[in-house]
Amino acid sequence: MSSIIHIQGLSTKFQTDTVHENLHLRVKTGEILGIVGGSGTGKSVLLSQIALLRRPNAGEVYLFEQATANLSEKALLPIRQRIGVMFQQGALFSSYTVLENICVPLREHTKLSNNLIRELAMLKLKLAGLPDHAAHKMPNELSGGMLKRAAVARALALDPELLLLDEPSAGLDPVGAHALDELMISLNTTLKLTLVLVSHDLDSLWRVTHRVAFLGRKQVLQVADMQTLSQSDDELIQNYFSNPRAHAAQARQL
Ligand SMILES: Nc1ncnc2c1ncn2[C@@H]1O[C@H](COP(=O)(O)OP(=O)(O)OP(=O)(O)O)[C@@H](O)[C@H]1O
Repeated sequence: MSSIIHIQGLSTKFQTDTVHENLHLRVKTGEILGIVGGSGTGKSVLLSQIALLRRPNAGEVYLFEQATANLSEKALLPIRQRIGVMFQQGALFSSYTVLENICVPLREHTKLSNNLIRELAMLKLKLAGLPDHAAHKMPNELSGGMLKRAAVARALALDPELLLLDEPSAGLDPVGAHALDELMISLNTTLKLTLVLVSHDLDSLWRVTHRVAFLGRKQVLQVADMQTLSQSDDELIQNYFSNPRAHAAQARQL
């Protein structure tokens, strides 16, 4: 199976603080990969590097089998357009309706007519599981779960092949989180989208992911399915899985 993402020898530094050092990771085309690890291990930073929003200090990030580290901003643009992102801080524009929010990437990156853009945006809204009447609502009129769906709809606007999600279930109740899990699974199975999600939500990781990359000691310590990872020999990974919440999440899946 081909690798949609291949990260080789990546290093990330902030002033004197080294977050990643010689980190390697491959994401297979068509899989759902989770990224987990302790707080501050650089999961969100890694996701923004995959999204080409931040350049590594060293190493290479191959996306769609293309090296990106030394590309100009202009050359990065067409690659960025193949990637949908839903970041925690990636809020919708509060003064636009949901539909207008979904239209934004289409207006920025295509020369389609206004009517066609609105039709496409409606399709994405439905694809993300929102009812038609949500289109004309303002973001502050939506529930947390609907807001997430609207953000997913916007991330899907340009028909990406890869969808990156940072803490998708953060702030949702268990019902909303479960519904978002179902959406991620259906985007993967029906659209063949590759998904990479950073999450602390163990229920979601068990339910949704094919494999999970565990970050620690500035590197990816192990990549495996949740069952294998939960039985890892590595002390850091063992600690992560040995608390009562982790046990409860595992028990709910078995
Ligand atoms: N713009 C920045 N400037 C300086 N340091 C930064 C910046 N962005 C991130 N960092 C640092 O990089 C490290 C990794 O941050 P990151 O947000 O990727 O962690 P994380 O694993 O996603 O954490 P969490 O699980 O708590 O969200 C942290 O120590 C953070 O303080």
